[in-house]
Amino acid sequence: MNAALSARGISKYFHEPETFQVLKEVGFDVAKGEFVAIVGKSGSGKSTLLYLLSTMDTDYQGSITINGTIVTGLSQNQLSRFRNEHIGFVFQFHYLLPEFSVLDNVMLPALKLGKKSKEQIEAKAMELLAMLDIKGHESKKASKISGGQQQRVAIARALINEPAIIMGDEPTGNLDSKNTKVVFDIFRELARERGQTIIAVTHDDEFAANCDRIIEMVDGKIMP
Ligand SMILES: Nc1ncnc2c1ncn2[C@@H]1O[C@H](COP(=O)(O)OP(=O)(O)OP(=O)(O)O)[C@@H](O)[C@H]1O
Repeated sequence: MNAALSARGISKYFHEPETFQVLKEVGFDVAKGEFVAIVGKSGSGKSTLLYLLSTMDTDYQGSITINGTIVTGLSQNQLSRFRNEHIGFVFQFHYLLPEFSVLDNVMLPALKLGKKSKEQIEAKAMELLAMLDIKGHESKKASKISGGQQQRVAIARALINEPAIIMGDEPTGNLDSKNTKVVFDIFRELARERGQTIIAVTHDDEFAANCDRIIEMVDGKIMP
């Protein structure tokens, strides 16, 4: 398999209030262009796993390879750059900068990466805003558009550096069913048409059922 992400023997412990193994030898591959849902009961370890996969938490045993790079063991500086270049994040709450314009919010990660000119970045941002049906709102403050629009802006921001992998932690958790479908369809198309890999933790059974594959977690393990 042409794996976009491989996790091998991932274990993690929390030590407060007492030592507790939250992830137990978790291992799986996700193929390039696959759209995967991670599901499981509250407390089964989904968010903890996603946090490791996204390289935000480095305190674990095992190894994670993303896009051919073994990210386990990289320094914080290396990880920060790797994330900005290869991983797009979409959370339940969008974390846009409310006082900044929609356009500035989308452009920011690309300006930070510094690989393209401001003009090129702006053109790319406008293309994404058009694709996500938010064109015409680009000059508004992020706080002045609807919740569904804000989530689409957050997706545009996640896509600006053309990440190979998009990770979502309850990406539709704050949306009504109409906007949930809009966001699902965007992910579906990104995976199918652009070969981007999507990994989303979700409590939404319908969302999960329509993904290419469901990874179910039970008590820190993946169901075979
Ligand atoms: N920082 C922490 N310190 C100690 N225990 C933690 C910490 N973070 C999470 N846990 C515990 O680890 C377990 C897994 O938590 P996690 O948030 O990964 O579950 P989840 O499956 O994402 O749950 P939910 O669906 O409710 O978001 C839970 O029992 C939780 O209480």
